[in-house]
Amino acid sequence: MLDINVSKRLGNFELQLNAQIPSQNVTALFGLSGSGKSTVINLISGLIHPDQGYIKLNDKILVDTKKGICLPPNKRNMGYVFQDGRLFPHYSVKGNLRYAMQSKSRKNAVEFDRIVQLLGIEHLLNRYPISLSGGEKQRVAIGRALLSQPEMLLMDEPLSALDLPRKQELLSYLENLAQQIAIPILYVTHSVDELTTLAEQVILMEDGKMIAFDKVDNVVSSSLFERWKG
Ligand SMILES: Nc1ncnc2c1ncn2[C@@H]1O[C@H](COP(=O)(O)OP(=O)(O)OP(=O)(O)O)[C@@H](O)[C@H]1O
Repeated sequence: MLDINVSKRLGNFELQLNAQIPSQNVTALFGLSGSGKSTVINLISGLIHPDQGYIKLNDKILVDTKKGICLPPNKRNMGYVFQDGRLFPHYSVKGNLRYAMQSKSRKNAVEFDRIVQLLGIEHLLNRYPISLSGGEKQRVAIGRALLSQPEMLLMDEPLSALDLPRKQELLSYLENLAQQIAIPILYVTHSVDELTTLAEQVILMEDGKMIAFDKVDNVVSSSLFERWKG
């Protein structure tokens, strides 16, 4: 579980968030542009620091302003997937995946094979990123994030650069993935379709505040969601 209780001022914008993100299922971060979703991701990953508060991942304190603790991003053990795959162009798919594996787990062929199979990328291992479709690149990027053995997965609009058929294809991989791994997954999206297909619960943001944190069905059927209904 990720336990976050922070405040952060950026110019005129003030973010306040108090939430517990479970280790099962996908938690979506949803809200209008400028509501603070990227700020939340940046606070959790350690790219920015809260003015006040704490973030704990399971038993580990990532940040605690009162205790003067603030782990750098590389000590937080987070896996990221961004809009664009951001693969290393000069490495093959296999090279990209192996790069992510810590030296102690390099010999862990079972884990490598399991994730490659889960994401359906066996046939791509010897190819280079330039020859992959957008959906294939994203599957490799997800595989790379998972092979770093993260304690949490941050996914920032991972499907937004894809066309509809590729989105649908990757959504089914992600659904499968969410059932197979037991770490908190925080998933930023603007898509109601992705929200209802993938996420179990949703944090609804507005002007830097969490205005709802509940099961997706409850939030989608509430009056707070009116503006997203056609
Ligand atoms: N360094 C900064 N200085 C001043 N304001 C900032 C800074 N960083 C972010 N903001 C403001 O904070 C607000 C929230 O931004 P944020 O990127 O978190 O929103 P978002 O919900 O992720 O938006 P989008 O969906 O468009 O990506 C915005 O109004 C933004 O302009």
